[in-house]
Amino acid sequence: MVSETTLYDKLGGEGAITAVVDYFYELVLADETVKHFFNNTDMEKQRKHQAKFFSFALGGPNQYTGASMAKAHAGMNLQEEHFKAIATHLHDALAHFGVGADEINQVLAKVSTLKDDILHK
Ligand code: HEM
Repeated sequence: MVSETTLYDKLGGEGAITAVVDYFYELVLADETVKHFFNNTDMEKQRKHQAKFFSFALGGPNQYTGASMAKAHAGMNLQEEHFKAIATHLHDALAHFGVGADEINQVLAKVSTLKDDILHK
């Protein structure tokens, strides 16, 4: 049997994902261009959602039971620049934990496939 090492495994599994997500939100909430979107968000809940979501997006176990991406971002009218800002913070958070450029690019490519579902909703 051929077993494939997922990005999720390479990054170090669930513990590592949680650490990346926590650091990612520190960057997001320090960014004047996007932090206002999270004014009324329960960040504790949001961190848990995101950690599960990223586990799924990176090929780990799928424990994500949240809303669809279009539904989760409905009414925000998010633009390209917001997506770019979030993607940059994700890049920086992964780099902070020593993830290599190739892996980071794979993660960002995967996240980019969600762009149409997230923007202009
Ligand atoms: C880059 C890709 C993105 C992914 C993978 C993503 C993922 C998610 C997930 C999983 C949730 C939780 C859904 C739920 O509660 O069921 C969520 C909610 C949210 N996202 Fe995103 N998101 C992305 C981009 C963005 C961008 C660009 C913004 C704004 C700058 C944003 C702002 C928010 C906010 C404010 C909420 C919480 C809404 C609430 O308070 O209920 N997201 N997102």
